[in-house]
Amino acid sequence: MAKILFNHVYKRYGKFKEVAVNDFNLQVEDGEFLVFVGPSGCGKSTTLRMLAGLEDISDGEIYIGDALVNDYSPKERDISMVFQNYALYPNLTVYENIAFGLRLRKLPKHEIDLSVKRAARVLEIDNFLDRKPRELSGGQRQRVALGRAIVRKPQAFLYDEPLSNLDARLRVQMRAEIISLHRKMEVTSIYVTHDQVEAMTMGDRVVVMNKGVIQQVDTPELVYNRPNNIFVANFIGNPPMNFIPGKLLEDGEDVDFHTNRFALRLTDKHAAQLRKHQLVGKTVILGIRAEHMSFESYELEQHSRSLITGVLEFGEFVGSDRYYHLEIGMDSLLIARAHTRYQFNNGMKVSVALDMEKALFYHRDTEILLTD
Ligand SMILES: Nc1ncnc2c1ncn2[C@@H]1O[C@H](COP(=O)(O)OP(=O)(O)OP(=O)(O)O)[C@@H](O)[C@H]1O
Repeated sequence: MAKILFNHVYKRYGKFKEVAVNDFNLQVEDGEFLVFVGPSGCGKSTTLRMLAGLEDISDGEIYIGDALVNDYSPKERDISMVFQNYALYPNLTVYENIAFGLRLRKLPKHEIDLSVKRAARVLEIDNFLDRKPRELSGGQRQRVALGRAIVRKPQAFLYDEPLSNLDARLRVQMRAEIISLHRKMEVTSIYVTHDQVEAMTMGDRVVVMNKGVIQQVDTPELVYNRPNNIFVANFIGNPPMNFIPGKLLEDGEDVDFHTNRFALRLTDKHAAQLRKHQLVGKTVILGIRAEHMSFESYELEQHSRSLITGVLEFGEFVGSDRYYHLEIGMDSLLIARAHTRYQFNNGMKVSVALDMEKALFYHRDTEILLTD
C-alpha cells in the first residue's frame, strides 16, 4: 500500500508528438479509491498504463510510495491491474490463472494454494477452480480477473474499465463487490471508466479528464454540486445541468439576470460574488440542475422573481420522477424534474420556479465557475 504521485506527467504520441496526457499532477492518498472519468480518448487509460509501466512517460515523474518509478519495470512497481477484456490465459484453469502471478514470484506451493483458495472463496468462484475461462460466463470471468488481482496485496490496484463488458445488472453487483473488497483490503486503487454513474458511486474522489487535461478532482458530491467548469457540469449528472446565458443588470441594491424572455433576481450572495468579479453589465452563463427547477404551485408565489415560463415539449418517465423538456424560446431546451404525482401534458404552457440559491454562474468565455 502506498500513496501515488504524478508530477507534471506528459504523454506525447507519434511523429507529430500529439499530446494525449497534458501536465498531469495528482496525489492519490494511501488506501484511497480514486476514479478517472472522462469521454473516450481523454487520456485516462494512457495515464493508468504509464503508472503501471506499460507505457513510457514522455515527461515528468511518477512516484509510488517514496520511490521514483519512471525507470522501474511493471513487475518492480508491484501493482495489480484488472482489464476490461479480463486478459485471462485461455489454456489455464481458473486456479492456474489466479495462481499465475504468485508462481512468477516463486512463492512456496502451499502459500500459493492458500492464497488462491482464499481469493476464490471471497469472490465465490471456488466451485469453478478446475474450469477453463471459456466455460465461464462474463461475470464469472471478470471475477477470476479480480481474483488474480486480489490474490496478493500489492502497492496498488489499477482497474481499466473492468465492468464494460457486463450487463447492467451484473455491473451494479460487481461495483458493490469491488468497493466491498476495497474496504477490506484498503489498498490504494485507481479505477478508470467513461461511465459517470460508476465514477460517482465508487470513488472516494473523482478525477474528471478531458483532452488529456484534468478538469476537476473532488468528491462525487462536489463534482456534482459545484462543477468547476461547463465541461464537468455537462459530463457529470444525468440529465446534464441546464445552461442559460444572460446579462447581469443592476436594480438599486439588487442584481438581476436578464434574458430577452425573462428576468431573475439574484441572491445577495451571488450578487456580491458577481460584483466582485466585475461582471455586472456583462453576460454570464447561469447553470442549474433539473431538480432545482420546480413546478409546484405554492412555490411559485414565494419565488415570483425566480419564475420562467415556457412550453412543455415532452416528459421522460424515470420511475418516481419525470423529466420535462421545456421550450423557453431560446436555442436549447431546459430540463426540469417533477414527481410523477404531478401530471403535465405536452404542449402545456407552464411556469417553473428556479431555486436561485442553487444556481451557479460560469464565465461566458472561460466557462469556469465563478466562486467567492
Ligand atoms: N499507441 C498510441 N499511438 C498513438 N496515439 C495513441 C496511442 N494510444 C492512445 N493514443 C491516443 O491518445 C489519446 C488518449 O487515449 P486513451 O486510450 O488514454 O484514452 P481513454 O480516455 O482511455 O479512452 P477510451 O475510454 O476510449 O479507452 C487518444 O487520442 C488516443 O487516440
